[in-house]
Amino acid sequence: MDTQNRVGVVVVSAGRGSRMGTRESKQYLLLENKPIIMHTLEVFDRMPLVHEIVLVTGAEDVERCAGWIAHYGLRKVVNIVPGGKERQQSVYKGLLEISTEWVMVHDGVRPFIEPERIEACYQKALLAGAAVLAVPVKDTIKQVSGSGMIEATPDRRSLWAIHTPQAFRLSDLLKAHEQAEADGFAGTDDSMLVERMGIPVAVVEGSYTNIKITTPEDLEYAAFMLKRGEREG
Ligand SMILES: Nc1ccn([C@@H]2O[C@H](COP(=O)(O)OP(=O)(O)OP(=O)(O)O)[C@@H](O)[C@H]2O)c(=O)n1
Ligand SMILES: C[C@](O)(CO)[C@H](O)COP(=O)(O)O
Repeated sequence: MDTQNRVGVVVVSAGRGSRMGTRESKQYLLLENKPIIMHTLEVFDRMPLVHEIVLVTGAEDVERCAGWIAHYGLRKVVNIVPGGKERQQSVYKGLLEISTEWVMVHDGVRPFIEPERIEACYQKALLAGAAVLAVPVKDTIKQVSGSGMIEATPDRRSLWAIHTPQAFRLSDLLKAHEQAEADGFAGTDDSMLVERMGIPVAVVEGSYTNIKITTPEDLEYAAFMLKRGEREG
């Protein structure tokens, strides 16, 4: 596969993990004796599709991440950059270091992403212009007012929970981030920024196991998933 057909990846890992409630930021907690962020990076590092990885961390974590990357023998992390106050700013800082035409953005705390799903998301982006992984929601979703009353029940058949990775043409995503910043718009994912530029984004069905480790019960599930992987592995 030549360099032109390969993709750059921004892995964001500069959050505080406040919902996890641990002293250590959640992305550095150990699973099977290895920091969660290293589990995530390894998946991308091993894929021939991936040309380069930019890791975005807290400024105080750059050095220890560099140490782990060397320790675990990762070869594709070309830069480790300090992130911003919000996820959106962290992604933008990572994007500035990417050299490929296409880029994928992934949460450092989604270590169970499967290579086949990454590949499918990227291939769809090449065809459609942009693509995100997602799963159909399983629960009935209600829109609820500030006073706790149900206002609406959207048709579940059209509702998807959006995951990462998300794949874009680098120039589109940079423009979308710069426009959002200029407009003071804060999105909770990257596709929101691209959608508001009028760029269509395709949805690719992902896997329910691609959880974002967010709260303490997610850690128990993650430990179970790793054990299961070992047994099947
Ligand atoms: N300023 C930020 C905030 C978040 N992230 C990253 O974005 C991903 C998804 O965010 P989330 O799960 O919300 O992480 P936190 O912001 O750390 O969690 P919390 O909201 O509970 O503090 C994580 O990999 C996180 O490290 C980031 O790089 N920079
Ligand atoms: C990007 C994301 O993971 C898609 O589900 C999610 O929106 C991140 O949100 P968070 O509030 O930063 O966890």
